Amino acid sequence: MGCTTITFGVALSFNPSSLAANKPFPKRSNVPINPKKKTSQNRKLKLKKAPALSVHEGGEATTYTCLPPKDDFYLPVQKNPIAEVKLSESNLLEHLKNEKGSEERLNFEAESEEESDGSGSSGFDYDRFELYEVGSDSDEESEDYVDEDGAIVGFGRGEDYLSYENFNGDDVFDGCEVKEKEKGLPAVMRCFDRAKIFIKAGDGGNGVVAFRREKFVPLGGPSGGDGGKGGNVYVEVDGSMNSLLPFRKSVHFRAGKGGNGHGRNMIGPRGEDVVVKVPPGTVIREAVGNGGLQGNVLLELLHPGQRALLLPGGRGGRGNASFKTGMNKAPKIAENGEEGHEMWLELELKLVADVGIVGAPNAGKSTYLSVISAAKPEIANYPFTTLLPNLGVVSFDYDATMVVADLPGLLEGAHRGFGLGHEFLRHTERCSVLVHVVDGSSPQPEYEFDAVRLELEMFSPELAEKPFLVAFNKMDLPEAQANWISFRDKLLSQGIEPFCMSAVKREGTHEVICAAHRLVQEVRDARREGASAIFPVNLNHVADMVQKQRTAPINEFEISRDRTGEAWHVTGAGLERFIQMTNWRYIDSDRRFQHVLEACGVNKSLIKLGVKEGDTVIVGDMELVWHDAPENSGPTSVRKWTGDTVR
Ligand SMILES: Nc1nc2c(ncn2[C@@H]2O[C@H](COP(=O)(O)OP(=O)(O)OP(=O)(O)O)[C@@H](O)[C@H]2O)c(=O)[nH]1
Ligand SMILES: [Mg+2]
Repeated sequence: MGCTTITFGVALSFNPSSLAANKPFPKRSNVPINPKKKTSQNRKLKLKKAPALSVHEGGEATTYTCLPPKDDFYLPVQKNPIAEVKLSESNLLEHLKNEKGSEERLNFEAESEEESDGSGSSGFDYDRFELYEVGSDSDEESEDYVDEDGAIVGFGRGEDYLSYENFNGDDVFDGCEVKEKEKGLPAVMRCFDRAKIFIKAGDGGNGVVAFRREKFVPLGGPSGGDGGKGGNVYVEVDGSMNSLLPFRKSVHFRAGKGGNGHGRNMIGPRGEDVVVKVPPGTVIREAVGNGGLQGNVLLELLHPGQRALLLPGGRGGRGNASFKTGMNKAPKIAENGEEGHEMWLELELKLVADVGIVGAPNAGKSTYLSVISAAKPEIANYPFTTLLPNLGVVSFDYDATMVVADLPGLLEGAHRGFGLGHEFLRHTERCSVLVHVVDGSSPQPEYEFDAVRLELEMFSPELAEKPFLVAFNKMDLPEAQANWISFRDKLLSQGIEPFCMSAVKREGTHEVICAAHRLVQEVRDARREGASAIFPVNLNHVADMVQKQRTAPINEFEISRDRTGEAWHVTGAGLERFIQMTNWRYIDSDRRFQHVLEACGVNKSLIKLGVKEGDTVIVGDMELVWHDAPENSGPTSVRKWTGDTVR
């Protein structure tokens, strides 16, 4: 096979060989960067001497999760390519030949081996990026290859057929599209900081009808006890948790049902509470379907030990002892327990760290974290070694600690989904200070720095406004030494004083972390000053809201008529709750219901609106038939429901 070009399109023109730290960095895209732009933080950072602090290297460390296996990745494929990347120009295959174990990360060298022009290594890991097919350097259209059953098994032209199976064995392709649910990150990465859970408060137990029967006590009276209260759903911050991965396996959290009441006025046992444990930094939202919309933020839990009542358990139904009155001394009526409220929640984790280390892939961010703390992140000479954030705790002299987060590398175009995109940038939102680690040995470190700054701005302007430091890394290499002067001058002209260091040799790292610590202190002091203005947050406000809904008055209802004009709908939270708690097994329940409809004005309103004999009236789950009473009023107006409750 001749040297053939297999062309993939990506969302932006991009040369993958530039990704390797030891290879030329890509020329800047046409996206304009305004290097002269100065933020207040830039000006603030006219640094500075390193503060006289000594760092205890090797404090605590948190390694968030096991990294997903490399072959857990697949290639989400996009339609309508905007631009292209030519594999034949990428030198990828040569690199693959050189790099041990690279087959795991890319499975299609078998087909493409002869297509490489063999000009060096790229260090680029394709299967971490979005690739898709376009017909680019030829007018010839690429074809899908279809097997006997009509399923698409590959694509390409003539002999350049590339099997999807080899391309990525696990993916299910629909033409050039991966199914929606398979797009994006591997499950372990998706679930690291996002989860969707279902919570349900416990139903209340049912009340019972019972009468005291004792020797020599002929009319003992009603003695049916109330049902027990349903269990509550709490959410609690567990300091030992560091990701939302446990929610991958357990999604449903249901509190226990209250026990039914017993004779002798015995109240049923309380339902068991359920506590949903979440890591510090969890944001809880109401789930709003799959439309990509985000629901209202219900809670933001930052500190270990914080506990919020989310859903209170349902009230226990009353037993007949509770219905005893002067008029009715032997009531044969008891209530059902109140149903516990249920809802779906979206959890999102934003790490709580003081310092976030950001930078291009392979810049040495993880190496730096491993030097300043006891964290043991994976370090390797290829981009995107770090796939999930790592945390390390840096200890200083006087009982001061600082949590530092090492984030996956950022690429130019991350906002368009390149690399890991902005997936993990939200974790820097809670950082007080950012440390930019720049690979000094790359040909144009200042471009690398500008590109990362731009990506931060694209993600969130507030993030770009955070105080930051710049650490020019790999100063032990001659290339970095050659680049340092021009890099420093350029940044100085922007009002930023960069630091230089060699993370591997542990030179200059101390100064950087001490400067970061000083900035963190400044931010903490500023926050403390403003703290008095912050009102304490009511963590139980969701439960309060639910409780308020439950106690809605029974006489607040609305009546509407459906399109056919035959059925009347009576809606109202109080009324619906009343119906749900009515136990229709007892004959007195019917009478009580009729009485309530009359007393709360439903009958009157229906008559006013022109209800006719035989019309259907729907109240909550009940479907009833309206019959005019002889005098056209009174509790017997609605006197029959058709069959059982309609659910
Ligand atoms: N010579 C030299 N090499 C370094 C230095 N710091 C890091 N490296 C090397 O650079 C490579 C990448 O280091 P990492 O710490 O994994 O880089 P990273 O920024 O975390 O990379 P990603 O996680 O892929 O974004 C490794 O081979 C390191 O040994 C340094 O100061 N000098
Ligand atoms: Mg890393």
